[in-house]
Amino acid sequence: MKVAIGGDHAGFEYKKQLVEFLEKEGYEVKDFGPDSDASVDYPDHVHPLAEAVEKGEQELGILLCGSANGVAITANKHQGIRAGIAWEDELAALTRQHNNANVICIPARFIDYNKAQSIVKTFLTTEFEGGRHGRRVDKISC
Ligand SMILES: O=C(CO)[C@H](O)[C@H](O)[C@H](O)COP(=O)(O)O
Repeated sequence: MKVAIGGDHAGFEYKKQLVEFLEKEGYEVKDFGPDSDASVDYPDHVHPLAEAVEKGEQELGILLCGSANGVAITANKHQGIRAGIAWEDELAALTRQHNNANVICIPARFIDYNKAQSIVKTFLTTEFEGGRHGRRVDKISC
């Protein structure tokens, strides 16, 4: 599976560790930056990632910033993106099962790395349930 990852400086350390983890797990990872923990503007890294996921170049996306809010708000500006926020595994599972989320946004300043890794693994291995949820997801796009 092709996975995109990105965010801002507040998520950089976790992103670095997650790239190593995901590649060891056999995922093909594209890193949309940043490439250091120097302060950056998250939209500069979120928009290219969202476009790649929207085009199908990457199957799912992972975004990390301090609170997850900025990257989620930015990613969801893209019609083909359904970006959920998760700080617990169950929230990551539910946004796949019920929302068919194709991007997960993680609040790096509010959870430890092990939790972030577990959230990512849950997100990547959980399927959309369809059914009534499919009807609802179809109504999201204006
Ligand atoms: O959600 C965010 C942006 O709205 C993130 O939390 C950013 O990581 C955060 O705003 C960065 O703040 P900083 O003081 O510039 O590190």
